[in-house]
Amino acid sequence: MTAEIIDGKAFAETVKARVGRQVEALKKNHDFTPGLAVVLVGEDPASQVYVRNKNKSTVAAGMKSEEIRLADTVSEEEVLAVVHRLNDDPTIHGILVQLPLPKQVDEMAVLDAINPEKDVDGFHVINTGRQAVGLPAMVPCTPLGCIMMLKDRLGDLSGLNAVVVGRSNIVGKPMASLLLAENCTVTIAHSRTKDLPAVVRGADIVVAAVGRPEMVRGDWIKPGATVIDVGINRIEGENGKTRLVGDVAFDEAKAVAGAITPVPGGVGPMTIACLLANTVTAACRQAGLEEPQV
Ligand SMILES: Nc1nc(=O)c2c([nH]1)NC[C@@H]1CN(c3ccc(C(=O)N[C@@H](CCC(=O)O)C(=O)O)cc3)C=[N+]21
Repeated sequence: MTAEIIDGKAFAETVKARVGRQVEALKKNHDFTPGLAVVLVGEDPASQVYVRNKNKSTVAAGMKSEEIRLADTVSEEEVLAVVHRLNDDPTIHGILVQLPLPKQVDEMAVLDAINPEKDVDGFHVINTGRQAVGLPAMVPCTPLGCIMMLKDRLGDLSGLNAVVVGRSNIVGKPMASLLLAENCTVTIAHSRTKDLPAVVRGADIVVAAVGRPEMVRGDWIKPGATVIDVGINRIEGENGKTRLVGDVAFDEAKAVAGAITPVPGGVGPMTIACLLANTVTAACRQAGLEEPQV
């Protein structure tokens, strides 16, 4: 058996096109333009690529995009001042502070300062808590994109065994919470898990989000399972060039799984598409407008 490759890039294009139509309708019917601000601290080349992609996609969807770049020597007070300024700016409906932040800046303090209504990353504790108890919330983009791909492939997720490998605040924990809300039986596995291969073998859905290149092996996968690979790792290839791999040994897993997301072209593009969708959602909530159904 060979798995279906889930085309996250193509799926993301359809989501972005829908967001574009929604923005068009908001402009035409309400003279209203959603705005997203992305704050990037430091010069990390990978982060710069992501931020550039986010800005490009935001503009392509017809929204206002503001990019704020700060030196990696910036103080926490300066970052907080930028967040406060964006909180008070009525043309900005979404704020994303790219993580990680340099060590002199307390990430929790910065995330806590973002107005929860503008928190398009869904990282604020208010949104984490609201999502957990089933209230309307801003939902983290990567887990949201993963759920969209899973539902597209599997339909109703009720009763399926889902194993999330990784327990980060930005992916693992919110992913598990969203799967639970879809009525999955959820296991969160991590570095202290005993017999991780055996735990993963019980999964109908595997979400790998550990940040370790190709850690999840093919013989850990239950035949026919759906595998979502959140990892993006740059490793040295045989030819000396760097190449991008996920947290799953793709070729091995592909031979066993029912469906699998590739890296690149899987979860990454869906993350950006969900960021745009979240920005429209946040903007409509702030303006008291219904989200256009187009
Ligand atoms: N506050 C915050 N929110 C984030 O959502 C956030 C963040 N900080 N910090 C960094 C990570 C990383 N991230 C990615 C988004 C898209 C791709 C993406 O589009 N990847 C493409 C291409 C990757 C490439 O070529 O380098 C793909 O997988 O096909 C990757 C990574 C969002 N992050």
